[in-house]
Amino acid sequence: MKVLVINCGSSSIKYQLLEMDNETVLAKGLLERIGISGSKLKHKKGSEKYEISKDVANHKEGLNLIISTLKDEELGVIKDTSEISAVGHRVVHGGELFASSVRINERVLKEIEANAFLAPLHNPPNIQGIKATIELLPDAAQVAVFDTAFHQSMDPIAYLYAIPYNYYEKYKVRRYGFHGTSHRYVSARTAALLGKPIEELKIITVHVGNGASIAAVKYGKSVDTSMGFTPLEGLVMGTRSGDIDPAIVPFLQEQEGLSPKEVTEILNKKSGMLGLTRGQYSDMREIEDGAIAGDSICKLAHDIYEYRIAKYIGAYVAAMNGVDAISFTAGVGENSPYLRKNVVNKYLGYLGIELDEKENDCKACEKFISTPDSAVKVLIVPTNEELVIARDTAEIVEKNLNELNLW
Ligand SMILES: Nc1ncnc2c1ncn2[C@@H]1O[C@H](COP(=O)(O)OP(=O)(O)O)[C@@H](O)[C@H]1O
Ligand SMILES: CC(=O)OP(=O)(O)O
Ligand SMILES: [Mg+2]
Repeated sequence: MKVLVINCGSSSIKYQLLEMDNETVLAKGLLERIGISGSKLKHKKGSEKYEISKDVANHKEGLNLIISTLKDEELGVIKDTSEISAVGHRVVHGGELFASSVRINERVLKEIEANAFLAPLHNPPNIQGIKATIELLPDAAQVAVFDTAFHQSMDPIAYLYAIPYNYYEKYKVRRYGFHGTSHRYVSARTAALLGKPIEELKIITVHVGNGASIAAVKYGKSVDTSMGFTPLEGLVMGTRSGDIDPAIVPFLQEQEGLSPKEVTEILNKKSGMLGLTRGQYSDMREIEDGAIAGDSICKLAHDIYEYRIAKYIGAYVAAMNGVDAISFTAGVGENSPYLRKNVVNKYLGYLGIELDEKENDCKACEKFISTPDSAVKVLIVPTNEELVIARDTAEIVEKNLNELNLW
């Protein structure tokens, strides 16, 4: 069975076409810088790599380009779209309704749309992706795999906010957490690399990409995570503020005459690294280059980014009463030796962690970067949300499960 996986991130679409009979990737790629000038499609067919530079304004245009590339005589791997049996979509916000993956029908799509206001950067591109795919591949089964699902195991001590309880009852205002598919995969790989059952391990997974979150995974279950009611809470991100004093919101509304929607937009799209660099950069590569070259604005922004990660690691060591391993993943976590080195060497010595700088000098490798003597193991584990999505999708199609079996 061939499964196409679509992962519409806030600024990118990752895709993979997999043959699930042997879990091989037939083709995969990454369309980057959507809505920013200089969009580029990096497409891989087997070991052959291609690059297509073409400005892509939105996710729907991007998907069109990806599907035509998959069918292309030279770059493609299928003759006809009918070869694709199912499409697995990454969907960011599933609320409390979706604790596992589901087959998409009109009702499911409506529920996902109803959650869109909770994840304004994510559910809208996810929905665009689903709708465009249904149009382009009308005969394929469509499955949604939610970022929130893995974190449904959290206890109320981690997911309730200390605000009047009736807001939880009335509106389901609580911590949901995101990047769950990634935290689930990375924690499982970490246990496999340690050669121990996940049920015996305390693992902190540091997913730092354009969006960023940390999870405390105790004995295989997410017990806490830094993103909250929406993907805005927690770490400093590319354009998102992460944690701030909630009193700043009404203060800015009053001082600047802004509406709630405008403040939300500022916190989601104009803050984070972009805000700290005075609107110059949200891409970590540019900030890192600046910091290394001695640009004081980039250096301070990077220092703040590292510091917030370190504070959360400390919090989750406390939450789990210990930690066995810390794994870095996603765009920045996998590719930036500089980030990993600064977080570990500046802040984590007290845990008895020793970084092996030679091992750390590596991009997109799956490996240990702590020394053999390090009391807590530190790893790079490239995430594979696509494989998890493809497995869930194939399982739902093979077992002919529909949404009613699952929620
Ligand atoms: N070599 C690198 N060094 C530092 N950061 C990198 C590197 N390669 C990619 N990144 C960063 O990774 C981020 C994108 O991560 P990714 O996980 O793909 O994001 P998302 O899924 O949220 O769109 C960008 O900020 C980019 O700058
Ligand atoms: C939930 C989230 O932040 O996703 P992304 O990393 O794709 O922005
Ligand atoms: Mg991502």
